[in-house]
Amino acid sequence: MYAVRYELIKECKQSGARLGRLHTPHGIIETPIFMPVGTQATVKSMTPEELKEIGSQIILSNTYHLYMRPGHELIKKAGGLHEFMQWDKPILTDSGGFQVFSLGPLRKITEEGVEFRSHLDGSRHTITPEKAVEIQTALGSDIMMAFDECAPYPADRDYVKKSLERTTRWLQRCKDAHKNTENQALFGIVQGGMYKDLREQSAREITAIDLPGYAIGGLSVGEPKDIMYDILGHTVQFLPEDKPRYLMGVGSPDDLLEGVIRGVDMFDCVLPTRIARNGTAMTSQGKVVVRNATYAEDFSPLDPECDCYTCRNYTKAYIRHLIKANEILGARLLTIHNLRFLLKLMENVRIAIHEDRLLDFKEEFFKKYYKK
Ligand SMILES: Nc1cc(N)c2c(=O)[nH][nH]c(=O)c2c1
Ligand SMILES: [Zn+2]
Repeated sequence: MYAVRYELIKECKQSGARLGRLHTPHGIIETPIFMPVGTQATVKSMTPEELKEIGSQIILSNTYHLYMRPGHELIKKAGGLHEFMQWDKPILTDSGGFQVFSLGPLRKITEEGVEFRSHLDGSRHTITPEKAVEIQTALGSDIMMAFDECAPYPADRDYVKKSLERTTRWLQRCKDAHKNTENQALFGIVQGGMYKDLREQSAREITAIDLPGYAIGGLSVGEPKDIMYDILGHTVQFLPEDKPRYLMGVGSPDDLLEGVIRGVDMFDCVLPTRIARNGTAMTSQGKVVVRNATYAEDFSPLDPECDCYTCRNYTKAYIRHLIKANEILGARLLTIHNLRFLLKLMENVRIAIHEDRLLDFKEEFFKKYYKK
């Protein structure tokens, strides 16, 4: 009996999309779902109550960052991540591999794991599959991700093949080290770069290890969108239908829709919160760079079609002023809106799947958002 169980509710007649429910120790998640990213045990500037108000069902936190600061032992002493950050719904933690690999020259990969220097104080550390499981067990997330290597893009075929095979060996070590299977689910991660045959090899190897869910890693790493969609569509066909599929690091509106259409159930991305802090909003009329002078005297709501706190109370002119003045409230108001925009998009996607009109919905959305 796994800690997380996927219930397939309906398959869309127009596409490969699915409606599902993910049963977790901290509640049921309606899928397809977007997960706000809370890197350091907080979705930047948002309280748990605000996250719930905009419809967040699950959030993501980063193992590497929490291991570095404040440390997993401290969070364990606090009663685990849910208690520490006062979030009582599901949490997914990534394994830290991706962050460590993005440290570039500061890290060394061996069969054992990855040696690296802390981005905070330069101290030396080694994360192994066993360590990644130990840290995530201490954090107490509902879903923990296996320790993997996300091959860079571009990467030569031989490197990608060796890397995916090591990721498979690391997954087995994660599974062997994972004892708390009743309360925490371990998801495997499929790699294979942009090589279809290696994607098939990785998917077959990873799914041969029986787990409650599987992720597609190694995408959204700088490759052109058409390659990402092509590789994604190819990879999904080798994933089991009765388990959730999680596409890591994806979160622009077009990528979310293209991912759902190809059968993806879960997504996460820092995009909405990151561009919010830089003064850009995702709206029903497309991107609005509210920091632009155009909006200096625009006393209309950010998005007339949005139901969020920001759009119900403030004007573009006020938000622009806050951003230009580098006022914290500016980042907060745009974060509230951007997250609500994506969470509302996924609510509408679930309705469209239920009504077998997802492709029609996508066409309408693209016309308004991308003007195409
Ligand atoms: N785009 C991506 C974002 C991510 N957070 C990850 C990850 O955490 N692990 N592995 C991955 O391949 C990966 C890819
Ligand atoms: Zn809004």
